[in-house]
Amino acid sequence: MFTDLLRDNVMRNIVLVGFMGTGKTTVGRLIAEKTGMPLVDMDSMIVKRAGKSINEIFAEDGEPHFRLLERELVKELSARSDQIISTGGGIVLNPENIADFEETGLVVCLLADAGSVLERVRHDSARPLLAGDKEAKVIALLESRKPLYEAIAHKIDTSGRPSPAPTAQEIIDLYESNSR
Ligand SMILES: Nc1ncnc2c1ncn2[C@@H]1O[C@H](COP(=O)(O)OP(=O)(O)O)[C@@H](O)[C@H]1O
Ligand SMILES: O=C(O)C1=C[C@@H](OP(=O)(O)O)[C@@H](O)[C@H](O)C1
Ligand SMILES: [Mg+2]
Repeated sequence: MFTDLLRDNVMRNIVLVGFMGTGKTTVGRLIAEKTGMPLVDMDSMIVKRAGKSINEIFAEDGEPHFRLLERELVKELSARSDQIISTGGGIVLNPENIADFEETGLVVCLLADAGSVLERVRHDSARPLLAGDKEAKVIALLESRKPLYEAIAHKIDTSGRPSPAPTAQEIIDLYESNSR
């Protein structure tokens, strides 16, 4: 009985993790459109609740405060099911976040090499950790976080993929095969 419950609940959310620019927000939106499941983009939710942008939260309250807001939201979201959750790239910094998400969802890590990430975030100034020398920051941060992303069981390398659609379909297929 208990194991039935566990099996029924274990893959109920789809959680996208990965470095900035790997496509979590975009792919999450596509999966939500294709499956009809509701989407929670954690950054958008944090911005909505704080009433200010990610840049403003980092500048006015600091990164540690942002990580606390993320941590609280992870606890809230991992208690619910049947949602697509697009996380922010730093969610892996706290292993408790991943452990919580693994309990009620399929966690998929999107990977991309530095060149692909740079191409995708080139014109975007909404990421405070990439302000200034974007190329140097992407290379250094990607290198330092690589082990955290590689540790996730399910990974999809999106490097060089011009469209997010095949990635979204791959994740839906994985979710369906895990729910059976
Ligand atoms: N293969 C791909 N997968 C996902 N996004 C892609 C891909 N190729 C280009 N893009 C573009 O890269 C950007 C990814 O940004 P976003 O979804 O915000 O990433 P993240 O939420 O991981 O930071 C979007 O503008 C998207 O259209
Ligand atoms: O990697 C990170 O530490 C961050 C990633 C961002 O989200 P995206 O990965 O969606 O860009 C956002 O949460 C914030 O700027 C910090
Ligand atoms: Mg995003």
